[in-house]
Amino acid sequence: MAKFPEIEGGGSLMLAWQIRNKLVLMVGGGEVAAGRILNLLNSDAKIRLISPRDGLNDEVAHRVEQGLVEYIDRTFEPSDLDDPAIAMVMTAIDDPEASTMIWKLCKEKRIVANIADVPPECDFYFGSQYRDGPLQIMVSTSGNGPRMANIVRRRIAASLPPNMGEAIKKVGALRKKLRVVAPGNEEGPKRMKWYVYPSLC
Ligand SMILES: C[C@@]1(CC(=O)O)c2cc3[nH]c(cc4nc(cc5[nH]c(cc(n2)[C@H]1CCC(=O)O)[C@@](C)(CC(=O)O)[C@@H]5CCC(=O)O)C(CC(=O)O)=C4CCC(=O)O)c(CCC(=O)O)c3CC(=O)O
Ligand SMILES: NC(=O)C1=CN([C@@H]2O[C@H](COP(=O)(O)OP(=O)(O)OC[C@H]3O[C@@H](n4cnc5c(N)ncnc54)[C@H](O)[C@@H]3O)[C@@H](O)[C@H]2O)C=CC1
Repeated sequence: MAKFPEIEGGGSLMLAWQIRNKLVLMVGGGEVAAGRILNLLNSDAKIRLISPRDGLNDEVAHRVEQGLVEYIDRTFEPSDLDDPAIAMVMTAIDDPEASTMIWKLCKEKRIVANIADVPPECDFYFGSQYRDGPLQIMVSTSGNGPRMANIVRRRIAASLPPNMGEAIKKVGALRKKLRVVAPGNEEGPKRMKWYVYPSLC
């Protein structure tokens, strides 16, 4: 066995992005946008949606009605990117020319962006996701086969024991309590020893 892990380039960097309370500009309000908006709301992001009202999907319209999304009823304008609070841009529009223009503007302004359907114009990809409370699993094929990602994700989800999310919530509560008892950064090793995980495997 090699002493250190073998390098296998060509992958994606898998992260759990903390987008909470940060502003995300969503351009387009169709079916794909509905999925993006759901992911963003589940991550407690602030959303500004730009899309003409007549193209809004029912789910997106419902989010707007509920006041969960700041809504601007028109097509995209370059000045929409001028707000320095914008942390991320996502487009899901049926207009490839506008998509490419938005991508180029985002790169000029160094804003991370995902242009749905155009992998070379994405700083990050979505994946097939499973959620159970604090437990999130995302399967990526790095753009090779989104439908395969869906199949793998469903298989993984089916193999999990029930109540995993609940169990993880309890571990989280326990770890919080231990941080109160031994709050210092230097007390990390002590805290680590205290954790007794139930045998799950
Ligand atoms: C690169 C990426 C960009 C991004 O992040 O936007 C991208 C790109 C493209 N998708 C295309 C097509 C389809 N995408 C889906 C579905 C999903 N696509 C998702 C992610 C991603 N798709 C990112 C890579 C993810 C990875 O690592 O694999 C999922 C996982 C998550 C999500 O979108 O939320 C979600 C499944 C969620 C779930 O079910 O769990 C279906 C199936 C369906 O609709 O049921 C089809 C039709 C069938 C087919 O073509 O396979 C096309 C071709 C368009 C064309 O040919 O015109 C491109 C462009 C290209 O590949 O060039
Ligand atoms: N996961 C992925 O990567 C997938 C990507 N797609 C692609 O995503 C794109 C969007 O798909 P859908 O949501 O199904 O389309 P859709 O037709 O349902 O929605 C498009 C939306 O964009 C809005 N729009 C169009 N031009 C605009 C502009 N200049 N400014 C603001 N809003 C604008 C429309 O009013 C509408 O709300 C398509 O290019 C599609 O091929 C589709 C399936 C999966």
